[in-house]
Amino acid sequence: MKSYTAAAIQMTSLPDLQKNLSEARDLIELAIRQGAELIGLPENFSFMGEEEDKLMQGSEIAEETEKFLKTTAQRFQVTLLGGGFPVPKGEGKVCNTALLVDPTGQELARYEKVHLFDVNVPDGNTYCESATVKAGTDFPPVYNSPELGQLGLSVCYDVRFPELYRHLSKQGAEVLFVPAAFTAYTGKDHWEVLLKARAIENTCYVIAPAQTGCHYGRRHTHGHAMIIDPWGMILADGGDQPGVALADIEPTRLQQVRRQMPSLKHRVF
Ligand SMILES: O=C(O)CNC(=O)[C@H](CS)NC(=O)CCC(=O)C(=O)O
Repeated sequence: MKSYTAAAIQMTSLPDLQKNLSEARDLIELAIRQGAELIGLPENFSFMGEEEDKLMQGSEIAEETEKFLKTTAQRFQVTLLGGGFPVPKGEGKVCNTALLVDPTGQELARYEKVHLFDVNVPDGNTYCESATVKAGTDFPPVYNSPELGQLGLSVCYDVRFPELYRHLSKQGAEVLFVPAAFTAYTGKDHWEVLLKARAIENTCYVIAPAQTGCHYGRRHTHGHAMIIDPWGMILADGGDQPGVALADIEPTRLQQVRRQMPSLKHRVF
């Protein structure tokens, strides 16, 4: 693993596939110009809209999004994570899928979100992700990149389930991806704390691309795409506007923190 710059992209995705993909391309280009070699896009980056529309356009979204990730990674010679898009799975449902591709456009790793957000948020919004999404059944993968380190995947609501990240760190993860579309209401109190906890308890970098602002109707997301170091320090915070949070990922810092705080070695369970 070498030192390199990573980027967590922040977007306000809309119920408009082509518009979102073009916005994502612009933000990727912005990150590339600042030297990013590993770039993460948030959950729902290619489509954020009503559940029925997501289902109806499911196969188009899946096809176009996958093609976009592969051609864009190739065009900019970058490793790219698409942080959650619908892939039809039959029976009228999709899997909320994250996809990691390399600079040649090859698929490196794929993960289907296992924890579905079925929650009545106290602000009056009701979420029932399981109405349209089929839960994945497998732990997320850790992709071992000789250059970028061991990259573990997850999606959004997963961040509340520490056992998933413990699994990733047991598999050797050094960098944890948490692409998200956190609600504005839960995000203000929980987002930063949860991300810091996952970084600290696993002594891993956390790269958390995010959705921000108002997408449609009453859907408001929290923003604050961020990159956190293995000591739990915030290296970059994307605020509440679309943009890019950039930070350096340094193997020497990772090793230093793991020497200073060898908690992974002291695991009992
Ligand atoms: O809101 C939307 O339209 C898009 N959001 C999503 O697709 C997903 C599933 S509904 N959101 C989350 O998992 C939020 C988790 C969260 O906010 C928490 O854990 O507090």
